[in-house]
Amino acid sequence: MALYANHNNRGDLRIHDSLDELATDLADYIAELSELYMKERGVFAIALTGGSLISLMGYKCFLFLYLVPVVPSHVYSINDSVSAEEAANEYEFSLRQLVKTRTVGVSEISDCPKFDLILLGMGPDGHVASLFPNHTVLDEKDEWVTFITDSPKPPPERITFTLPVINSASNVALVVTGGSKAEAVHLAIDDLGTDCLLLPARMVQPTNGKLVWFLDKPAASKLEASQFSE
Ligand SMILES: O=C1O[C@H](COP(=O)(O)O)[C@@H](O)[C@H](O)[C@H]1O
Repeated sequence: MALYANHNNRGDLRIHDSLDELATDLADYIAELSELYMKERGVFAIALTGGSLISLMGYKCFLFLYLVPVVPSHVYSINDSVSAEEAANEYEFSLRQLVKTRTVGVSEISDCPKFDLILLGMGPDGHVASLFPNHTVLDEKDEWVTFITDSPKPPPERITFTLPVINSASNVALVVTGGSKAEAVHLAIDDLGTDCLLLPARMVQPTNGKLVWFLDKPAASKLEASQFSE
């Protein structure tokens, strides 16, 4: 059975007994948001990162994707046949076209794209997307999509959404599983003073949006959660 809680200002927590239960809940969550935004805007703009998130979503989410009309030309993947810099420029160009046509919304307080949902994973070091701890990429305020060539985790060359884009989304879901990430989950969520404020996962704070954590029990095992309701 899942535990649901709201943890201070760090968003909603959904803690699951099994990966299967988590994947079902995630699929339902995506389906609900999709229905909502299709009604409201006639379009649902979702961005997802790589890593274990994709396999975790597995057939449950992909079954859902088969049921909704996703036109292949509306799927924007990273061009990995060019340099990271070129790929980031290309991706940002495409994103700017999508914002112009309001396929992707626009933030009320900046010119940033406002995705209906951004799905993120997290590494054991607390990185999200390709925003790594102590990396200058965390300071990027002007670009929407940028690149790095010195990733501490292979591959060294990557492109990534910047924090302003992530934090402009209407909904951000952080999907984190496994005991190797428990410490980073604790640092990203619990109240620990100023020490962990620069952890990338902790810097995910949607300005006008909602943050939801999808965790399994091992990932949540170091949380100082006092009040969870079933
Ligand atoms: O490098 C990355 O790693 C994180 C975590 O990956 P996982 O396989 O441990 O889930 C991923 O969320 C991120 O998108 C990717 O850039």
